[in-house]
Amino acid sequence: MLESTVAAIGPLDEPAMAAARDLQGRLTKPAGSLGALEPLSVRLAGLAGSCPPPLPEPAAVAIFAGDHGVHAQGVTPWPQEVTAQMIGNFLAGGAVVNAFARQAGASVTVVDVGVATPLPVDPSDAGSAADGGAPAGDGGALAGDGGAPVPGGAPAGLRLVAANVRAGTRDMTVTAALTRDEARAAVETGIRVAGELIDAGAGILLTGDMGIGNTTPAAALIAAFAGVDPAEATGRGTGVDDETYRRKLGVVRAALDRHAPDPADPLGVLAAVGGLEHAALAGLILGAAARRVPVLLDGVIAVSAALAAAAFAPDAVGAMVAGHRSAEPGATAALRHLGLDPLIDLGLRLGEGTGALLALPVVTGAVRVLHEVATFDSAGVAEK
Ligand SMILES: Cc1cc2ncn([C@H]3O[C@H](COP(=O)(O)O)[C@@H](O)[C@H]3O)c2cc1C
Ligand SMILES: O=C(O)c1cccnc1
Repeated sequence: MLESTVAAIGPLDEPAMAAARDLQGRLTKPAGSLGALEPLSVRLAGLAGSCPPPLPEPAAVAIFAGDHGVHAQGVTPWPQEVTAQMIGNFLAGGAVVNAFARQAGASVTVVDVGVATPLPVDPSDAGSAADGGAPAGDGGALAGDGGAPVPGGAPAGLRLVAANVRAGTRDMTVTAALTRDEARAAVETGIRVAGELIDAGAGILLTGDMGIGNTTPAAALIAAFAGVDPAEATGRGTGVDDETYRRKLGVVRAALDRHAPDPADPLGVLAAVGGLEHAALAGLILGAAARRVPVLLDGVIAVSAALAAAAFAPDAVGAMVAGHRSAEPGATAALRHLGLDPLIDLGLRLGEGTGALLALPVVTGAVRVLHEVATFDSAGVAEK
């Protein structure tokens, strides 16, 4: 499935991009006056192979959750159980991502791809990645129908997918975090989730993550793929103190020294120093790119996964939109390597998909202009 997905990813469609550039030049506004929205609209036309491209609606957030053996090295002050507890919070509609998703009208699919502690929800309520479930709100296993919490289930627009590959990664300072087979299973889970969301009608996918400790493997992935020093890729995550930061940087260096991951072998890099949610996010991005649907990237975990996706398939970058610039320094290093400019920069450092959701109206606006704005000709407005 990974190989066929990678093989299906191709370059942007040049005639559609030329048509979008031409249309941008005829709309009733000075050329270039919409700044970054103009090249974005052109790229989305190239991705869809049509001008105008479809409006990126409805939007679906996929939050991949996993735990990390490297948590044992003291790289974060938060207990590992918070990963599972936050899944409960997501499914009750109480997290920041839920508030922003309600505002944006986006569905939220939570995927347990590798949580280590018991989930505070009945797993028998959960949809499986294979059950073909729609984004919740359209009949997902945990969907209600009115936006309010429903007894025994989750609020509308919410779904849990049970796809646990293993109960957290191994400690990457001791051994490889994952076997190649485990990394592949996580990537293919992401591909499958992308396919299900798109089959159910999603016009854009947004990346989300939950995993206490996951900024540490994100830093290692960014150093490995972007070829930067660990000090440039490692940040303070949830807000660690100086002593924890020094230890975290040492952990990232030790893992990279131990495994010497080869950036030309993305599955090997994900297995050595990645996380299950990072691998699944790489799969989600590849799955979206193969279906020529845009994928709106969130913060540092998302862009570390995007580097893996680009290493599998360089043309996958054409489907990526960088939602925001995370405060984590590694995010900036990764975006530079990908050649992507983030749409917004608000100093966010949360993850979950929050930055991507805030950027969504910018993406929709960029496309809506091509659908709705009059040309100088049609509106009878004189040109300069
Ligand atoms: C309550 C809470 C909610 C979160 N939502 C996202 N994260 C974010 O912080 C974690 C990564 O930071 P570090 O590597 O420093 O542990 C991830 O779970 C990420 O999704 C959260 C973290 C916490 C504590
Ligand atoms: O950029 C992010 O997504 C991020 C930053 C800090 C902690 N968790 C996530």
